[in-house]
Amino acid sequence: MVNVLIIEDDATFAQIIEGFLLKNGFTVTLATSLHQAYKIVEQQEFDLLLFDYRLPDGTGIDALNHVRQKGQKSPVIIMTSFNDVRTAVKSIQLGAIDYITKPINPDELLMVINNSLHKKEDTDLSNADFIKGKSAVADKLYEHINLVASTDMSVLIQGESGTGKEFAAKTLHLQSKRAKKPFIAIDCGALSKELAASELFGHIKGSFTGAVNDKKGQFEVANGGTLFLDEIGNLSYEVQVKLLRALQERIIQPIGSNKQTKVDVRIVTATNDDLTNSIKNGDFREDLYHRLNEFKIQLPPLRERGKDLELFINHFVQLSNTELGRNVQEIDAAAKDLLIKYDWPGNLRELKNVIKRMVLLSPNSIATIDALPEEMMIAINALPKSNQSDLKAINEVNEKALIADTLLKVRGNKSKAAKLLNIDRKTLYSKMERYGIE
Ligand SMILES: Nc1ncnc2c1ncn2[C@@H]1O[C@H](COP(=O)(O)OP(=O)(O)OP(=O)(O)O)[C@@H](O)[C@H]1O
Repeated sequence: MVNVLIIEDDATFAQIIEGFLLKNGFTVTLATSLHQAYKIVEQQEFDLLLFDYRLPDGTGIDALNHVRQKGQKSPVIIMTSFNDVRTAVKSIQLGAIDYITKPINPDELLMVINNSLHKKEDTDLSNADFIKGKSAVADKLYEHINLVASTDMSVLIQGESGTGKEFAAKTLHLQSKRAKKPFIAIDCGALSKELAASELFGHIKGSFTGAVNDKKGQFEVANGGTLFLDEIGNLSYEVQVKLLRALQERIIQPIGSNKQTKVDVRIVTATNDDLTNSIKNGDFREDLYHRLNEFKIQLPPLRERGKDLELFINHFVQLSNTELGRNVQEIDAAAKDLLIKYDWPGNLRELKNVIKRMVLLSPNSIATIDALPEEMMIAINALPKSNQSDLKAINEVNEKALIADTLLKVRGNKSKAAKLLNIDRKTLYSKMERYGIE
């Protein structure tokens, strides 16, 4: 039976979720504060952790850090209000598996929980669930992946959370001469300092408390193939030193062992952060950075992928139809407009979640705006205010909204829209492509 820990300070809401999960065959433990939860996790392991973001004595992210430091690797889901969605996105960088926005729809919660519990298997599947996109940025991206795949260069993939860095890494592996050997992905954000070295390089029995058996490190497991290290910026300084040595000498030494093992592994890393800042602050070694960054691939945020947004929407609708046994064939104009205007801070991951929720809530063949989180509309209206000091961002948001509204007004007649907007048609086309407006 799946054992879930919920930290939620709203007692009524906590009991509602508890009741719902019990009814669906889960075992549930409730805590109303971090303090209480920390005592519980000292004594018990859970298969799944469901944390509210705002708690009386801290945040769900504090709880996430705490359990990771304790070496618990179980999936963590953060529950948050839509206003905190950017923070929730951050929690994914820190090792949460997913987030869900309040008000919580019980079926959606069940879906997110089941996905989280089965995520490992999902990511091991082939790339059939993925599409590349057709925008100019997508073309450039895959051209770069193609070029570098056949080499043995270390590749650093940079991009906001949820832009598809792991998918890009896997594509690179599948196009390389290592394709038939393992592709091992490690989320460095989910590893405590202590566990990271043992996870990467292995350990021998008794080398530290908790090392009850010998353990092979992922470097050895990935031998001949590709090791993908996600959220590389989270590795501690000591592990960075060990990693640099492994890369330079192609030799690893498990913790507590004198034996050195030769390994042949291609390293692909990913980060959301600008590592040059971490280097300046002394948190990331510059020599390691250069060693990892023999070739950089930049993944564009979804809001800059132009027409790809619609391709991804259709793709995720079809995937969700299959997964949830639904038959959504159309998205009505208002819902589509909202999907296109929203700025997707959580990128493809957020889009995939929102579409899945939309499909879940749409029993008919047409999905309407009611199936989208109400807060998306609020977020759109609040966008310029939330970026009040970023003039460029404010201008872009206003420009996108104005173009979309004008096109709506003139029923898509681009000559008329260009005239009203006082720009030429070519400029209008390039702006539409940039903002993903059809
Ligand atoms: N090209 C794609 N086609 C379809 N789905 C995609 C594509 N790229 C990413 N996704 C989906 O988007 C989600 C996020 O992708 P992924 O985990 O690769 O992003 P990421 O940039 O590595 O995220 P993070 O920064 O949080 O590690 C996943 O659910 C994945 O299935």
